[in-house]
Order: sequence, then structure tokens, then C-alpha cells
Amino acid sequence: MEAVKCLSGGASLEANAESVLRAITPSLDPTRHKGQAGKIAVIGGCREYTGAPYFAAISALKIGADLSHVFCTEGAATVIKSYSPELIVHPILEESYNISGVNDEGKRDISKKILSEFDKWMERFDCLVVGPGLGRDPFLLECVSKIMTRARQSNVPIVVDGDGLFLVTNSIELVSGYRLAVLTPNVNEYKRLVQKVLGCDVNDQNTHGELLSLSKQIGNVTILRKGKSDLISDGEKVQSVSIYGSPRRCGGQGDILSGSVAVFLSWARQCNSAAERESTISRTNPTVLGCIAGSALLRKAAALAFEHKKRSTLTTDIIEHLGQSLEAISPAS
Ligand SMILES: NC(=O)C1=CN([C@@H]2O[C@H](COP(=O)(O)OP(=O)(O)OC[C@H]3O[C@@H](n4cnc5c(N)ncnc54)[C@H](O)[C@@H]3O)[C@@H](O)[C@H]2O)[C@@H](O)CC1
Ligand SMILES: Nc1ncnc2c1ncn2[C@@H]1O[C@H](COP(=O)(O)OP(=O)(O)OP(=O)(O)O)[C@@H](O)[C@H]1O
Ligand SMILES: [Mg+2]
Repeated sequence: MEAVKCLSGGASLEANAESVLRAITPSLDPTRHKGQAGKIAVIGGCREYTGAPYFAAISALKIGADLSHVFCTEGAATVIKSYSPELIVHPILEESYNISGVNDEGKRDISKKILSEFDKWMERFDCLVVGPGLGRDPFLLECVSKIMTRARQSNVPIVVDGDGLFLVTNSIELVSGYRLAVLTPNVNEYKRLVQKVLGCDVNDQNTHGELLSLSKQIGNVTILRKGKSDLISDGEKVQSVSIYGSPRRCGGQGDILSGSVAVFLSWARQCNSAAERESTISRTNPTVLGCIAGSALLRKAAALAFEHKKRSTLTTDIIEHLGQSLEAISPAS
């Protein structure tokens, strides 16, 4: 199956995203137990943002993951739980304002406690999504750096989005050379990444070459550059997903994408039957497959939601169409 054709160097080719989706989506086999279709954790949710981690975590469930966790601050946790009883919410993160009277030693103890709380769960996760609605509090980000380092030591894939990209752009060593990392920058996040890593401004005359260089420079991590077309590269080649989505640019669509990529990359890593081993798909990096599938599904769901809701289309409407969009490509029975 030639689902993923690509050219190296400066060119990219449109991925056959539907074939990728069909190949990596597992069948609903009655012998499978809870957890086998994916256990995802989103690290995000703070005083300002509760929508973003919710969107990422609920999207993972709506696509077909079995369990979806959120690690956030205490204040955000109550709010996120009230959005949905389906999510498992851990109120473990702390922001500086909440511990302003605590001395350095006290802060170290809090940091250790956060890490040990996370450690109890980490080995169970198929993928982490770090960043949707995380905020930029320095103490919180320092704790999240430690969480990422721990996940990396345990070979747990990490999708980095939103404020997670702010953290990683300033501490690139957190993901550098980690082949199970995926960065999903929007226009601003990409600009900051290019400036920091390549030391220049974004060059729209050399889109593909620049994306290849950026990925290579960070040790071949997979990058999904969001935009009119989504461009995906692991430093070897560039592929695009340009399926028509929606003209509505409401906030939160990137959060759906990060939750979706987490599920699909987990599924792509499980795809190892003999037939799949022979195919182009199985020779493609699972992180790249996850990006292609996530991007395509989000765009299809956005198109369907827009058909119904037009100008009033919101992120929650798009989430409601994720299942139908996947069903049209890979039917449940
Ligand atoms: N409901 C929620 O809780 C949401 C929270 N979000 C979170 O908010 C935090 C910050 O993310 P943002 O994406 O807002 O931060 P960014 O710094 O990436 O972008 C913010 C600004 O960029 C501008 N912008 C967008 N597209 C542009 C373009 N093509 N050219 C020029 N400027 C452009 C926007 O108007 C906005 O003012 C993250 O943690 C994110 O996850 C967002 O995901 C949106 C939804
Ligand atoms: N100009 C565009 N035309 C069509 N689709 C787009 C366009 N820009 C972004 N998208 C789609 O919307 C998705 C989200 O991209 P966007 O740039 O809005 O992310 P974001 O800013 O991180 O979103 P969020 O508000 O969740 O943080 C991308 O996967 C992409 O497919
Ligand atoms: Mg975003």
C-alpha cells in the first residue's frame, strides 16, 4: 500500500491520510481489554485555562482511547471535572502564586511530591500531551520539565503543544534527540522555535527545507507545523495534509489536534502485524503517522461541524464530529 509517498529534500507530497487512518485504527475486538486502545495523559490546566486540556483529553476519548487523564492545578481540576465525568483528573500541579510564602526548601519538597505523584501513574500511559492550557508560571514549568525528563527515561511518547512549546523552546534539551517526541507548533510557536533553534526568521520561500532543518537540528523530533496545510517532518522528508477543513479559526482546534495525535501515534506504534510490516505505512515513523492521522481527522470533523453550524461553529461542535468522521473512514463494524 502506497499510503505515504514522499520526497526528500525541499519537496513534500500530500499524504494519503485516509489510508493511514484505516491502517492504524485498531479493530474493536471483543478479546481486547480496557486500556489496550490507549491510555493518554494531558499535562495542562491552570488558573487561566481549563478549556484547552479538556479539549485535548476528551478528543482522545471520542476517537477511541480507553482512558484519558489530566494533570493540572487544584483550581483547574474542579472545573475540568465538572465538564466531564469521563476524565480522570489529578490536581497535582502548583503555581507560584499559591506557594508565595514557601521558602526554597519547601518548594523543593513540593516539587518532589509532584514528581512522585506523577510517577505512580506514568508507566501506564501510552502517550503524554504536554502543554494545552499549561500557562507559563516558572515553578509549574520547572516541575513539568522534570515530568518530561522522567517520561523520556521511560520511553513514553510526548506530544508537545501550546505552553509546552514555550517551555521546550527555552529548554530544547528536553526533547532534543528524542525520537518519540512530537512538536505541534502554530504560527507563533513555530516562529519562536525557528528563531531559537535556527537563529533566523521564518522563511516562507523555503518552507520545506526550513522544516527539515529544524527537525534535524533538534535531533529528528517530529514536527507538525499547523497552518493552511499542515506540514509534517521527522527530518527525513516533509509530508502535507491539506484536506479541506473549516474557515472558522476558533480557539481550541489545536488542542483537539494534540489529543488526536497522541491516540493515533499510540495506535501506530502497536501496528506490527505481518501484513502491516510489509507496507509503506509500517516503514514510516509512527510519530509521523500519528500526525498525518490526527491532522486529517481534525480537518474532516471541522468540515462536518461547519456544514451544520456555519459561523457559530465552536471547538465543542468539532469534537462532536470526530467519531462520525473516523467512522466514515474506518467503520467500527
Ligand atoms: N479555551 C482554552 O482554554 C484555550 C486555551 N488555549 C491555550 O492558550 C495558551 C496560549 O496559546 P495561544 O495559541 O493563544 O498562544 P500564541 O502565543 O500562540 O498565540 C496568541 C496570539 O497569536 C495571534 N495569532 C494567531 N494566528 C495568527 C497568525 N496566523 N498570524 C499572526 N498572529 C496570529 C492570536 O490572535 C493571539 O493573539 C496555550 O496554553 C493554549 O493551549 C488555546 O489552546 C485556545 C483555547
Ligand atoms: N488557515 C488555515 N486554513 C485551514 N486550516 C487551518 C488554518 N490554520 C490552521 N488550520 C487547522 O487548524 C488546526 C489548528 O491550528 P491552529 O493554528 O488554530 O492551532 P492553535 O493556534 O494551536 O489552536 P489552539 O487555539 O487550540 O491553541 C490545524 O491542525 C490546522 O489543520
Ligand atoms: Mg495551541
